[in-house]
Amino acid sequence: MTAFRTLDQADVKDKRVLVRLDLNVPTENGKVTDVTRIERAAPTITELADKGAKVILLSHFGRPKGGPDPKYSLAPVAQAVGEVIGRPVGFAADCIGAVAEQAVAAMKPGDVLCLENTRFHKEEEKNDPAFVKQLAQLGDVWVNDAFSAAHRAHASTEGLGHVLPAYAGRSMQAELEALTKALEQPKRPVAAVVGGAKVSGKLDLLGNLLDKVDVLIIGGGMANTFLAAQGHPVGKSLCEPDLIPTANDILAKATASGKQILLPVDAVVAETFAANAPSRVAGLDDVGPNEMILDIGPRSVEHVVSELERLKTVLWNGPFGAFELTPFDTGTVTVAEAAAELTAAGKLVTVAGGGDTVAALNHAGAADRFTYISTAGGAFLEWLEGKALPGVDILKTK
Ligand SMILES: Nc1ncnc2c1ncn2[C@@H]1O[C@H](COP(=O)(O)OP(=O)(O)OP(=O)(O)O)[C@@H](O)[C@H]1O
Ligand SMILES: O=C(O)[C@H](O)COP(=O)(O)O
Repeated sequence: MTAFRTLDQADVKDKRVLVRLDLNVPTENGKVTDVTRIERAAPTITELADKGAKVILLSHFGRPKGGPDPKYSLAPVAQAVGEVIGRPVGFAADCIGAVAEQAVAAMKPGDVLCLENTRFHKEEEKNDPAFVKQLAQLGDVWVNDAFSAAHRAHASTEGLGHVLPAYAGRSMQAELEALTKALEQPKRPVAAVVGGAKVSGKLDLLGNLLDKVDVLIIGGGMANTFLAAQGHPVGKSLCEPDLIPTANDILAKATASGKQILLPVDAVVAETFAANAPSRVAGLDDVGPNEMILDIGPRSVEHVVSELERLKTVLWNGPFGAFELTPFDTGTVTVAEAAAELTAAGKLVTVAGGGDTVAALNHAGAADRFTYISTAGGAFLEWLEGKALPGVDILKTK
């Protein structure tokens, strides 16, 4: 494996250390509902603070449209970071400019400060050199501890590595080591389970993923575009009609290469996206124009569970349904429990990743029995696909 500069090589005492975390955590009504990503980041924060660094946290949160939006403020997340690490965490209402500069200038060694959402500036996602320079002015050293955002070549995930001494944080290091170990020579048959809601970002990588696995199990919002491609009505379900040709290509590739794609055979549908909304089990040709598919149905759950019994390795990103809303968590919870039991019995290797996927597996009480839980969703899938991750590549020793 290529070597990375880690915190072991970093001289951080009395230095201003810009630490890129992935604080893109699940929230509900402004409260953090799953702290896994924060817990994984905690060792890096405390190690740096204990070594006398001024620890300046950078992260994106959600997908604001390139300008400030209170809905996507990191302020409540910064508070949750403080609770997890058991130390005060300051907050600055911007990640560049006078507000950030003054907050950083007031720091003492060992202090921790969180800057506002980097995506409140459209230049972040463009990796704009002038914006990189403005961020870089705030620090002497850059630590990237956001493996789950390493598939983005953004200013704070990649650009800073060109202008400041760059190091992998402890979580980045642990993710790379654990994923390499778990998946170097996976036991076959191997399946990728892909669900969730980020259809446009993930559907087009399923073609490459198919080369690496024996079976592709598709659920969640992701499945709806495939169902639409097969001519099934999907009503008001989350679906990307523009990606129907891509879905058809992936289905054709599977047939041509003898790979199996497992799609839902029934669905749980409702007219409103709300907990306890009146719902029913529907056949695939029986989804009404005002209905949404919010979970896989009981026959689909049975299919997936019996498939698990035949498999040796499962790589999972994306829940099977809108698991935050009872009872649309049933598919995810049932499959997660079956996967966890098989793992505990030594029959299956289970590696799962993703902000909401981890929250769903915690909700199911299954995460502890999985072989490895990554914080990364999209980055995990791209890593599995064999793609270079810009936020990782920038850390490699040349
Ligand atoms: N059928 C569905 N309709 C609408 N939303 C769905 C459906 N199935 C799953 N979801 C939603 O998908 C979301 C999770 O998808 P997402 O792709 O963001 O996964 P993730 O694990 O967070 O990965 P990443 O870390 O890449 O974001 C959940 O909030 C869940 O409610
Ligand atoms: O949750 C994730 O997968 C990361 O935080 C990346 O978020 P993004 O897909 O909005 O870039």
